[in-house]
Amino acid sequence: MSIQLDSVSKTYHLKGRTVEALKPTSLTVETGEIFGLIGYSGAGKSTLVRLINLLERPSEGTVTVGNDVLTELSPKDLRIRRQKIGMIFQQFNLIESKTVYENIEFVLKASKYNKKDVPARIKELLDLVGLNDKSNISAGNLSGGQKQRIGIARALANNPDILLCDEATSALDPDTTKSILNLLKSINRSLGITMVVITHEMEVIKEIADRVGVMSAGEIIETGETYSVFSHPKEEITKDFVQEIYNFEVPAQIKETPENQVITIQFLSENAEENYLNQLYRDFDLSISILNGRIEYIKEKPLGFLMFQVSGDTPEIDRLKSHIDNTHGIERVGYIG
Ligand SMILES: Nc1ncnc2c1ncn2[C@@H]1O[C@H](COP(=O)(O)OP(=O)(O)OP(=O)(O)O)[C@@H](O)[C@H]1O
Repeated sequence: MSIQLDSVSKTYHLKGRTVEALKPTSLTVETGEIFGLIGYSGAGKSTLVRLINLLERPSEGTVTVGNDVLTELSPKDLRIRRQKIGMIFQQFNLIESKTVYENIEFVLKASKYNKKDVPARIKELLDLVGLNDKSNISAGNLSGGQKQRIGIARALANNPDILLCDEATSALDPDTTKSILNLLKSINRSLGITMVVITHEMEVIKEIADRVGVMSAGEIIETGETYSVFSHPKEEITKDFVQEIYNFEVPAQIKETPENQVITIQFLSENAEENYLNQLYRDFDLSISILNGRIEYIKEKPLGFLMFQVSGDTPEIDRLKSHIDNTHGIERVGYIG
């Protein structure tokens, strides 16, 4: 189901001052899409995601999910509609003293799920998140990754058509993060659930998001297909996020001069670097030494960066640069390093 925000904004009024947490924002998330929202702390991500299910009411604008204009529903209708919008949180929001079974049962009871179908539904959900052997264990005794699996099972209990994920992996180690993201991806594929994933980590975006929006100071400043935002970031903040992933720095010992330059290039296809470098060694009368290189898979599509130092005559370096600029699938980038 699609999500549509039309000129939605949120202003908080605190003692004597106002905070514009979200400036007027319009956004459409398509049915079945995983939309990632990234931004630094305070950018307005949580505010935006909480406006989608009206956990926060917008100061202005309308929120539409499928054919329902949520901002126009009565409190009762909204309560019912919300059962079809699942949400998972950084801190899992489980009742720690209750068992896994009871935690899921709680959600089903609250939505008045047919009583006799509850045990089968809980089994189905535990199978889906891979924890059917943990039914009688207290939630407090689970690992972080297991807790989030139960958080996901709870969020899916009422067959939602939308799942909102608020920093869902931020409390988890990298391996557990990967396994939770894989679970979310497979749920997205198998159930066709539309997802909005908010995070401050580009690692999460690159694994899971079909499209990404970059937030800063209460605005979405850049959006696009995840691969194209990674390969051609426009805004400085977006470039910083990409740089964070590749983590390249020019070594302090290198003093750049016209005869000694550092060049960073990106490859838009797989395994191209080795051949390309051989070609550069062969065709240019320059000394070339590699400083850093890395390939990342952005939504399973490779994007490689290579940083190298070239030394020699300036005209020859210029010839090399123009050769790079005329090679398909390879680009010089200025913001890495
Ligand atoms: N209930 C509230 N009352 C007043 N100000 C708020 C409230 N909630 C959020 N804000 C303010 O709105 C701005 C955006 O906050 P928000 O939590 O949406 O950002 P965020 O990008 O999710 O950051 P974080 O990852 O740190 O939660 C911040 O300046 C924050 O202080």
